[in-house]
Amino acid sequence: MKLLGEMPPFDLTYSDVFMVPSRSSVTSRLDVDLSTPDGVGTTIPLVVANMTAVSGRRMAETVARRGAIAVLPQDIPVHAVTETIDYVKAAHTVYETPVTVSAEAPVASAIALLGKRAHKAAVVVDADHRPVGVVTEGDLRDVDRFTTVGQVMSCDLFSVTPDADLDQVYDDLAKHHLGLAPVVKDGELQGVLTRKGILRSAIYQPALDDRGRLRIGTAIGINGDIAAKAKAMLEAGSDVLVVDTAHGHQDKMLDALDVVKSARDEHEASTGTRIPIAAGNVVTADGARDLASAGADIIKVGVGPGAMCTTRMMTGVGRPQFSAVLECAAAATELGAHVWADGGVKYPRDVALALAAGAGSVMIGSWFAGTWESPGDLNRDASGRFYKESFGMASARAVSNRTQGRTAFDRARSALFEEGISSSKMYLDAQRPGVEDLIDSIIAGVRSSFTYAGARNIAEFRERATVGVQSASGYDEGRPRETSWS
Ligand SMILES: NC(=O)C1=CN([C@@H]2O[C@H](COP(=O)(O)OP(=O)(O)OC[C@H]3O[C@@H](n4cnc5c(N)ncnc54)[C@H](OP(=O)(O)O)[C@@H]3O)[C@@H](O)[C@H]2O)C=CC1
Ligand SMILES: Nc1nc2c(ncn2[C@@H]2O[C@H](COP(=O)(O)O)[C@@H](O)[C@H]2O)c(=O)[nH]1
Ligand SMILES: [K+]
Repeated sequence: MKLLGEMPPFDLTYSDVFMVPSRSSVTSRLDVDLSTPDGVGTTIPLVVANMTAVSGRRMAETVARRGAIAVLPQDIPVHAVTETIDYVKAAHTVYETPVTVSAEAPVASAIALLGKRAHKAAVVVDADHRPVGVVTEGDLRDVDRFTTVGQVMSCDLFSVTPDADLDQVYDDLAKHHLGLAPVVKDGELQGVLTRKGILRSAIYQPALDDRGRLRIGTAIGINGDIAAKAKAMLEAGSDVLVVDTAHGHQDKMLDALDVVKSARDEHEASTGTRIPIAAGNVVTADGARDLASAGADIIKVGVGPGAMCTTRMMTGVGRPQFSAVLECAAAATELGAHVWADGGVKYPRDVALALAAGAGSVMIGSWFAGTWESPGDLNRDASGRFYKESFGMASARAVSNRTQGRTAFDRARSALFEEGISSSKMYLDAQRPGVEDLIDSIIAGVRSSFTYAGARNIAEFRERATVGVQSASGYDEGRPRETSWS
C-alpha cells in the first residue's frame, strides 16, 4: 500500500481513509481475480463470522456457492457441527436447495418456510420426494391459513434435467415469466435453478474442497478438550479451523494452538490434505507474530470493531481497525502468514480498504445477520419491516449458552464479564434482503476498487492501492443523499 502524504500519529479506521485512483491497464472489472491468497480456497475474499445469529447451514451453503466461506460458531455441540458439515458437503454446487412441502400441508406451514429462501418459493413433493408443483409467495397471499398447499399450488411444472444448458434455462424462465425451475433427475428433485442463481453462477466460482464439495469452516474456543474438538471437526470435514477468543494474545491461546496444530498435522499425515488454522483476535504486530510463530496460518485481526461488541466501551481496549490490519498484515507477511480483517464492516468500501491494508480476506458478521439466510427467525416490526435478532458471542446470552454444562454459580459468574450486546434488530435491506444480494454489492464495489488501483488480484491491490487520510467532512462528502439538502 502506498500512502498519500504522511501517516498521522494516531490510529485509523476505515472511515478515516480513502483511496485515490492510479493509472490502470485493467480495462474491465471482470478481469479482476478475487481469489484469496490465504490458502482457504475461497474465490472471493469474504468469510462469514462464527456468530450464532449469523452462521448456520443455509448461510454456509449459500455463500460457498458464490466463493466465500462461513465459519460455524464454537458454541454448537459437536454432533450438530457434524450434521451441518454433512448437509453443506451434500449440497449441490450450482442448484439451490429448495424448501419442500407436501400438497396436504396447510398453507401456514408453507408461509413459515418461504422466508428461509431468497427465491421465495417451495417445491411441493409427493411421498417419494417427486415434485408435483410449486407454491410461491403470491399463491399464498390472502388465502385461509388452513387451505392446503395442494389447493393453491401451481401444477403446471416447468422442470429441467441436470444436463440442461443454463443459458437456455434462463431464457426459458424469462419467456414463461417464471422465477425458478426444479431440477429433476429420474423423477427425483435435485435442487432448483433461479434466474438470479444462473446469472450468479456465470459470475462467481464456488469455493470447493478437493473433492468438489462446498467449503465450510468451524470455530474452536480455547477452553475444554480442544484436542478432541479439533479432531472431531477435522474428521467431520471442516475446511478451516478457527481458534477464536476475545484476547488472542494470551498463553492459553498459544497452548490451544499447539494442540490444534498437532491434530491438524496428524490429519494431514493421514489424509494428505492440509487444513489451514486461523487464530485470533489480536491487533498488534507482537500478537500477530506470536500467533504465526505458534502455527497459525491466518491471523484474525480486530478487537472491538464488531457491531455487537462492547469491549472498547467496557475496557478501553481495542484499536481502530484499519491500523490494526495494516500493522498485523505486515508482521504476518514476514512470517508467511495471512490476515483476516474481522469486524466493523458496513460498506463495500470497508472490504476494499481492508484488502488495501493487507488482509487476505474479510470477516463479516452483523451485516449478514439481516438476511434471509441467517439462522434466526424472521420478525416484523410495527411498521412491517423484516428484521432478525442478532447478539454478540460475548454477550450474557451467548455466555449462558456456551456454559450450559457448568454449575449455576459458575455460569452466573461468567455472565458478569459480558462484552457484547444480547439483542439487536438487524433489518433486512428491502433492496438486498439476501446474503447473495449483499455479496453482489460488495464484490461489485471491490472489483471496481481494484480497477481504480490498476490491480488484477489481491496481491497487486495490496501493493498498488494508494491510501490517504480524510477528515470527517471528507468522508461525509462521499455519502449519497437520499433527500435534498434543505
Ligand atoms: N473481536 C473481538 O473484539 C471480540 C470477540 N469476541 C468473541 O466472543 C466469543 C467468545 O470469546 P471469549 O469471551 O473469549 O470466550 P471464550 O469462551 O473463548 O473464553 C475466553 C477464555 O479466555 C480467558 N480470558 C482471559 N482474559 C480475557 C478477556 N479479557 N476477555 C475474555 N476472556 C478472557 C477466559 O477466562 P476467564 O473467564 O476466567 O477470565 C476464558 O478462559 C469469541 O467468538 C470471540 O471472537 C469476544 C470479545 C471481543
Ligand atoms: N467484543 C465482542 N466482539 C464480538 C462479539 N460477538 C462477535 N464479536 C466480534 O465481531 C466480529 C464481527 O463483526 P461485525 O461488525 O461484522 O458484526 C466477530 O467475528 C467477532 O470477532 C461480542 O459479543 N463481543
Ligand atoms: K463496536
